[in-house]
Amino acid sequence: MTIKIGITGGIGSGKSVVSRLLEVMGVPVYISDVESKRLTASDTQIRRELIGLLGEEVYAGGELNRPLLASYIFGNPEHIRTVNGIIHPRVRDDFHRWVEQHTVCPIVGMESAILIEAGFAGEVDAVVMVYAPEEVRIARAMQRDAVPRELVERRVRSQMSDEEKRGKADFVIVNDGETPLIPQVLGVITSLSKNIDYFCLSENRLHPGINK
Ligand SMILES: CC(C)(COP(=O)(O)OP(=O)(O)OC[C@H]1O[C@@H](n2cnc3c(N)ncnc32)[C@H](O)[C@@H]1O)[C@@H](O)C(=O)NCCC(=O)NCCS
Ligand SMILES: Nc1ncnc2c1ncn2[C@@H]1O[C@H](COP(=O)(O)OP(=O)(O)OP(=O)(O)O)[C@@H](O)[C@H]1O
Repeated sequence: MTIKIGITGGIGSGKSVVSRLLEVMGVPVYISDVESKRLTASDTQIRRELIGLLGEEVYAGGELNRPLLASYIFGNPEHIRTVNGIIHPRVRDDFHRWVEQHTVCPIVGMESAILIEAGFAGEVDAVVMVYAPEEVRIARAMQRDAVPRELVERRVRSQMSDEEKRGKADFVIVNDGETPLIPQVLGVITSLSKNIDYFCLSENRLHPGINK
């Protein structure tokens, strides 16, 4: 049986860094942000429903009009729920398909900033929260995306607070820039994989010679 872990935490907490470490340690991770963007660009049902909601402009030039969608959802909880209701069921289905393709892996992950808000916590066996103080998260996101504080704060406010998320997590990884990360990530894997060999065999190791 494959153990599914959810990796969550607010904007700028360091989920991508933790997911990268998990992957290096042999745990493949489904990155919801990346996959939801792929689906939003390619899935005809999402396209149809977003156009129904926001007009043709939301796919101006064939591409998702990200600023338009962002200004529609961030700052309005009702709008965010509507858009999530269009995109997230497709992400859930896609994640299930992805898990089916990774049944050889004892542990897989799903990374999402809004794992709990989106109801994805029910899709996983354990929730790992990446925690950093809000001020640190805001500073990181401003620097990473070269955006003003106000924009980051609006997104922070559109997500469940990390204090609330903490209470719903099975594991908390502190990524405050001081506490070492690698031992904490290893600790989670060790705790989950007490009786299993957690490494996901790569294609080459599964089918030696296939690429030769
Ligand atoms: C709204 C969009 C167009 C904004 O794009 P933009 O390039 O400006 O920002 P980016 O995608 O880098 O998002 C920055 C951060 O905003 C937060 N965020 C994104 N979508 C959401 C959401 N629906 N609810 C709360 N926070 C969100 C995340 O922390 C994310 O990392 C884009 O995020 C999107 O298509 N979101 C809908 C898909 C989704 O729900 N993704 C979240 C993971 S399932
Ligand atoms: N421990 C750390 N020390 C220094 N910089 C860090 C640390 N952790 C993360 N960062 C940096 O902070 C930024 C945010 O981290 P990351 O992209 O992993 O966050 P995230 O939780 O995935 O954010 P988002 O929800 O916005 O996608 C990145 O530029 C990353 O390199």
